[in-house]
Amino acid sequence: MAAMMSMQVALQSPTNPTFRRRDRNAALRPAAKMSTRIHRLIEEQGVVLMPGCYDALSAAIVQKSGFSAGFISGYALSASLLGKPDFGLLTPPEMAETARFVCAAAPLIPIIADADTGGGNALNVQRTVQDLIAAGAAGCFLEDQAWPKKCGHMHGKQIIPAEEHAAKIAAARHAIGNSDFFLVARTDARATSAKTGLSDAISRANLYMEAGADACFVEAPRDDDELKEIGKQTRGYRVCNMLEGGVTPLHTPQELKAMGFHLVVHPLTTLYASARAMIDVLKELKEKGSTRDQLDKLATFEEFNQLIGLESWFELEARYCNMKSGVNVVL
Ligand SMILES: C[C@](O)(C(=O)O)[C@H](CC(=O)O)C(=O)O
Ligand SMILES: [Mg+2]
Repeated sequence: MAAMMSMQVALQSPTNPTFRRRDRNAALRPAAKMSTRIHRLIEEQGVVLMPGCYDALSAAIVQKSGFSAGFISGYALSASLLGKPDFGLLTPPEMAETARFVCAAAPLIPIIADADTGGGNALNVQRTVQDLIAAGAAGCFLEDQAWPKKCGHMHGKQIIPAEEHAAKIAAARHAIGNSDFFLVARTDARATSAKTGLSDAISRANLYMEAGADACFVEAPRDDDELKEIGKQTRGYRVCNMLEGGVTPLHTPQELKAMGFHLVVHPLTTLYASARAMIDVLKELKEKGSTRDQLDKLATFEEFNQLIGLESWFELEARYCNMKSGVNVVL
């Protein structure tokens, strides 16, 4: 709390012309947090596993596979929508539009979206959050990298001052209001220094929690000792990112729960699994000119049509679209 108060004092300083107006001081006080679908899942399950959904189809598969929540990864969307790396090229409206398709395709499970840096300053953050709420997202990650950002497991990242990001978190909290929307504050400070990076990241995570986040996410811890330290030293709910090939060792949700984590995201598993399958099958197709010897590697026509609910569309067609003279509609 002391850190948050010192942030407010600094921002309220009469020598700081940007923050002279009284209503702006009030706006920096964290708004009340609401209980959300994600809070309820954490309370019910102890730890929630969220695979990445980079489009409507992958979201439908995640829901059908029995997962209770999903995550739209900025990395995966940048790759699937733009064919580009997670390098600050994806824009917030592109994420919000995808969130609309993804949430509609998996209506039974809450989906958290990656808001990256929120698209600019605190005002951009408010628009980004409102757009994601309108799209049906159940929450977002908001990180303290400088724009243009990079994937958390790449080198060359830069971060903004902690107070600036805390103000963005407070702005996001105000934009959320009474909506069912879970706010995750992410810090990329671990990568700034081998010596002090972890303690800086932990201080930032706690500051962002005081600013109004529902959970904190220290990105890219290097080993189990760091994971445990984060679990012990940060407040509130905690997110852990399981990136295959990243700098953090891979663990099960139960192992991470024992270390103090509540939300486990597998942002790239679906993306990498589909890329692997496409690479392998296309290689064979190119070499042999046919897929007849590798049908076991493909979803079948029936299986796939079932996956996307074809039968229910035939039923709707029979009900509404087979009218000859406008009289034989079956109701
Ligand atoms: C979680 C993340 O923000 C994402 O976009 O999926 C990424 C992906 C990853 O590398 O795990 C990140 O920046 O860490
Ligand atoms: Mg991301």
